[in-house]
Amino acid sequence: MEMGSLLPHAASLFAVSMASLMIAAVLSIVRRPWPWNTAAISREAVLRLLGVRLGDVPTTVVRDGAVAVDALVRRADAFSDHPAGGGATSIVSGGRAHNINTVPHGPLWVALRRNLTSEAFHPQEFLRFLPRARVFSTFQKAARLVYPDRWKQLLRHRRRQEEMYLPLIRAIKEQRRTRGTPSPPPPTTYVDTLLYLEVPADDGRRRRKLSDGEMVGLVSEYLGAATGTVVAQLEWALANLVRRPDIQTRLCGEVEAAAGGEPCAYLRAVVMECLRRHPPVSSVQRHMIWTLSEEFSPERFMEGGEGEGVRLAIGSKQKATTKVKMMPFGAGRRTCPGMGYAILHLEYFLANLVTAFEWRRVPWEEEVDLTADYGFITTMQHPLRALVVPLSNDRLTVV
Ligand code: HEM
Repeated sequence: MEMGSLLPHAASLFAVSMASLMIAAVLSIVRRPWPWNTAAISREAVLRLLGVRLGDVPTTVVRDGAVAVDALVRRADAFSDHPAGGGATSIVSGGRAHNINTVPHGPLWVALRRNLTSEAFHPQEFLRFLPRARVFSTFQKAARLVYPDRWKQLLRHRRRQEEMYLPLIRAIKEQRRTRGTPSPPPPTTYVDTLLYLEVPADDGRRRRKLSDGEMVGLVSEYLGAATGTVVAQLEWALANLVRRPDIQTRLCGEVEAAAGGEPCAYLRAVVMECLRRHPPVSSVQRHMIWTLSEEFSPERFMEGGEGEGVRLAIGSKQKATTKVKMMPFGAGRRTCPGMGYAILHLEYFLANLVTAFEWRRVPWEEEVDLTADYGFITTMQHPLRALVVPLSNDRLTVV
């Protein structure tokens, strides 16, 4: 597009933005909270009328598996940055604008990511709030005027993270200082690794320690990414087992028979099917290709099924193949570093839960509802309620 044709457009956008800024400013001063908080006239509707969508980031959806893999793996130089986390992230990562998930691909990302993967291996409310904080991604000052309550909520979340994690981080720091650990110490906790980590300084030449505020953000990211996703996925798996006692019986039988430690193909197939059918990170801006069937059928991942041999890890050295059908953990450089850890936990917990209990539908309730709640992590809109029967005796519990 030529500059000439852009200018009038830019000028009118500027005028609209100025107008909306003024309206927002006046409204926030004159009447708080926002006066049009009704279903009919929402602030989103008013802003849409003015042609403004705060936090809106242009999105391209790629549905073709080969194209997605080509972009993420072979053209990784162009596609290794996640969309800027913007307002929310800079608040929760101690004013430095980035956690591992949002930092642009470069030396700081390498240092933080390598530390997580090589050195270490609930805040649910905050995870649920995150999508709403996207309005602060662009025009943050304007967004703060338009959404003052949301902004306050974001600051409250950050303060709460500091209250929860800072005393623990400082206690570990103090312990290391007074007890005199060898340097570098044997890695024990993620906080330990962060205390000793040195990341590139802003000048790109020197190295620096992380600030306390940054550590609070990273610990929070770790807990959120590691527990929220796995717990959500387990709940989806159990919900499907309640609906399909045949799958549950086969799974339990396989795990019991494999008490000697043999690999459990069906257990892996159940986990894979759950990741296909209910990927917990649905909003990831590069991810799910294979959404063919609504039916929960682990058999598709067994020998002879259409999912046999489907891989989850798609490294830079592997070729794009027709077997790349789903990427619940993303792909390319920014692929989830916790994938192995997550699969291990999912299989471990699921194997134990189905051999210790039978999971049944609560007889006086409707069939388990699989409607999803697409927040930052995709959870069940109606949390699972099941009749849990210990397999060793016949006590019943509703959970
Ligand atoms: C079922 C469990 C999990 C799922 C489905 C999942 C999914 C994802 C996805 C889709 C991404 C974005 C990848 C991309 O953009 O290409 C991601 C990133 C990330 N995940 Fe996970 N994850 C899970 C568990 C975990 C665990 C257990 C940890 C920590 C131990 C973790 C830590 C992270 C981190 C730090 C990132 C950001 C990586 C980066 O930007 O370099 N995740 N995850």
